[in-house]
Amino acid sequence: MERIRVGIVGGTGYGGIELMRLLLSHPQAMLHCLVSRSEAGRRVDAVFPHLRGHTDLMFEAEETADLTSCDLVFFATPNGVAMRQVPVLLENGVRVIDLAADFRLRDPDLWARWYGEPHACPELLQDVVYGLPELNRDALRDARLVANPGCYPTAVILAFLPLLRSGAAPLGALIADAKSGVSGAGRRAVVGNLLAELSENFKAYGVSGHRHLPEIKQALDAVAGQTRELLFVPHVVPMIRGIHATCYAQVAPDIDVQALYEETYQREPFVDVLPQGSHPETASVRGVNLCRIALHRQSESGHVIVLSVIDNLVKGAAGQAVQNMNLMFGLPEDTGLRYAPVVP
Ligand SMILES: NC(=O)C1=CN([C@@H]2O[C@H](COP(=O)(O)OP(=O)(O)OC[C@H]3O[C@@H](n4cnc5c(N)ncnc54)[C@H](OP(=O)(O)O)[C@@H]3O)[C@@H](O)[C@H]2O)C=CC1
Ligand SMILES: CC(=O)N[C@@H](CCC(=O)OP(=O)(O)O)C(=O)O
Repeated sequence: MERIRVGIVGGTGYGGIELMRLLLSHPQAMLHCLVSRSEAGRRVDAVFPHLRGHTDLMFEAEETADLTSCDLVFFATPNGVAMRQVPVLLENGVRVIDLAADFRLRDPDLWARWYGEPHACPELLQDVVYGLPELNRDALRDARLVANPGCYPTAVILAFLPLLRSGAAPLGALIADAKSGVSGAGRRAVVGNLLAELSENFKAYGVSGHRHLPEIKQALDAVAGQTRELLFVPHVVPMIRGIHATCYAQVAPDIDVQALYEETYQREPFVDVLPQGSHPETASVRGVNLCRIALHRQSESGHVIVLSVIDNLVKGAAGQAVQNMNLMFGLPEDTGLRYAPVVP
């Protein structure tokens, strides 16, 4: 099989940098075209010296980049960029994975409400496949346009999926209390993300409503076949990578949730259900495409507490995007994604 010719738009951001890291050592992919407005004309390894010896490519400007000669283009751009460029690529037979949120919500009115502008190509929204392989593996194989999930949604949906799919969480609200490292906010300069502002500090944000709430709800309601109340509160913590989601649901006391999760995820290459009562750490998934999950029960009340950790840049973004690429191009799903975590 010929290597997949890959383009990346937004190669200078954290998602794009992580995509380059993974794709440069992928045995079946070939980086072909890297777009950046700020670094156009410069060698990739001059901008990112950690990639010296791995690539001779240059960043190219949007106007000159030949994206239509790619087999697949990843968008790792801010929300609202991909939706303006994707229709032309699809018309030219190029498949697309968008790491941003442009194609994640099926309802264009909901998108406009949360993202503050009308959707540029609402006619495409029904054909999009939401790129969570644990939910949509079969549909991903034929997908032309994949909406890669948000980082928090990946951690939270995987935490609740077995309960909702089996109907085991019949009562009350689902609660997701999530913490993210600051790389989740991207690489652009923001005062609130400076070392002096963030270190020795800890805060919630988006408590009245974060844009990942409708995304998580859309997926979980579809699995449950009904609308469920969901409370989601994100926090930013002084670390670089990682998401830790502590998720709560009320479950009938007689259900063996450990067995349920082990059975649901037993064939999933990138979800690891730990022994009951474990405490997964974000460091244990640093740099790898993996969600580790652990279950707890504190009493006979029926509440179950699900702990879910991912690396926001890998299973929460670039790694999941490569997993989706593998499925779309008929490769073994774990091609180029079998690494041990970086610890410490
Ligand atoms: N960081 C994370 O953990 C995750 C991020 N995501 C999503 O992935 C996307 C990328 O995130 P991240 O890499 O963190 O973001 P960054 O801010 O780090 O990078 C954004 C990239 O987009 C380019 N860019 C900025 N504005 C435009 C524009 N108007 N048109 C074209 N390119 C533009 C920038 O490069 P240049 O200016 O050189 O063109 C840069 O390479 C976002 O939508 C984000 O929400 C999803 C899951 C997790
Ligand atoms: C810590 C932090 O700021 N995290 C980001 C997550 C961004 C992200 O990945 O979300 P989208 O892909 O949906 O834009 C935030 O809450 O905005």
